[in-house]
Order: sequence, then structure tokens, then C-alpha cells
Amino acid sequence: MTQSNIQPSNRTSFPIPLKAVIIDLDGTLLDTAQDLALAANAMLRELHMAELPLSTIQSFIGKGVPKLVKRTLTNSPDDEPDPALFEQALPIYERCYAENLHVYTRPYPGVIEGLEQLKQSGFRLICITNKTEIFTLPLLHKTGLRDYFELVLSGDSLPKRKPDPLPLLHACKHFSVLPNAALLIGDSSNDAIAARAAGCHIFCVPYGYNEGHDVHKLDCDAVVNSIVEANSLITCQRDA
Ligand SMILES: O=C(O)COP(=O)(O)O
Ligand SMILES: [Mg+2]
Repeated sequence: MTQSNIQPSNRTSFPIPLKAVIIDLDGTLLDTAQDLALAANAMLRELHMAELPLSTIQSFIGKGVPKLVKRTLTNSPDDEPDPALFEQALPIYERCYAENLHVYTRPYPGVIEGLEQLKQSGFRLICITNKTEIFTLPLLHKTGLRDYFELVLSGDSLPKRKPDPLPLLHACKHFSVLPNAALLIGDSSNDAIAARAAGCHIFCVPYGYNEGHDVHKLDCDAVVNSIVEANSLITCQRDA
């Protein structure tokens, strides 16, 4: 671990007395982009619309399934599709994704090892994702990650999702952990904004999606190359 990974503008003074580590799913634990794109393009074909490149669909990941469908239909990050078209498209997308949940999706390098180490280090482990619960839980089971987490919160588990701080605050309250004793590891501005708003620490990984933007520009405490690196940073700081 090199000190250069610690952001100069960070608000965290090390060592961090952590009790809980919260980890994002898409783009942090699992590389889901190919299967999300496969389902998005299958939906477009059924609607007799032109398919989109993987890189474009990848930049639409981050704010949950309904937003991914809207972005795919309009080929834009913020435009609203015709409501009738969206109503027709959403169940098609959900069916296509349910059928292709685990074709190419795999944990990123260092994820299993990193989760093992975090567990050994004694942290409470929580997964918080904007993905819809009907997809989150089967995917965590299929990839062998489910049992690492004491709590899993999906995009539709609570009234608000990331970047709102609600899921993080809910998790902290659930385990009676103060927000500043919790670290979120994520890949996007949704994670960084939610963590700051909740008062949690935030590390980002550079290999995820971040809606097509450079993760180094995010307000986070460190950019770590893997979950293993996140564990070494917090445990070596803790043991220092
Ligand atoms: O489903 C999404 O849009 C992103 O999910 P994430 O919060 O796990 O990155
Ligand atoms: Mg993510």
C-alpha cells in the first residue's frame, strides 16, 4: 500500500477506529456490466430499437434498474422516455436480466480474498447496492458472496437509495455502530455522496463504472485497487 493512494483532500485522519465495512455490489464486488448490457440490448431488440455498445450501457449503470432502462431507451443519462414506452420496456428488461443474471458476471480479482480478510479482521460486513432485490440476492448466492454479509440492502429495500444516506444510516443503526466507525467501499459518486452525507468513511475502487467518470475526481478518503488493498490499509493503520 502506497501513501499516494490516500487522497490529499481527505477528511479522514488515520487510524480509523472501524467496526463495520459496507461494500457496494455492481462495479465493486461484481463485474456485472456485460450481463446488464446483454439484457438491455435484448430489451432494445424486442422493442425494435437499435442496440447500444457495451461502453455506453456501462456508463448508464449506477442509479438502479429503472434508471438504467430509462437511460437505455433514450441513449442519454438524464432524458425521460415516453412513459408508455418505459412501462412496456421495464418488465421486458427485468425478464431479460433475470434470464441472464450470471452469464458473464464474476467477482473482481481480490474480492473473495479481501472479504475473507475483512471477516478475519472482525468487521461487520454489509452489502448496500442500488440493484433491485430480486436480482441482488440470487446474484450474491450464485457468486458465493452471500454468506460474507450480515445484512444486504438493495435499491428497493428502503424508501431511498444511494446517493441518499438512508441505507448507510439504516445499516449503522441496525448494528448500533456510529457512522464514523463505518467505511463504505464503492465505485461511484453515488457511494461517495451517500457516505459523506451519512458521515461514513469512503474508499473507492478504480475498476468499476462511476457512470463513465474518473473515480480519482471523487471526494473519497482513498482509492484502493482491490478489497484486499482496502483491508491492508485499514488493518495496517489500525495495527500501527
Ligand atoms: O444497480 C445499479 O445501478 C448499481 O448498483 P450498485 O449500487 O451496486 O453499484
Ligand atoms: Mg457500484
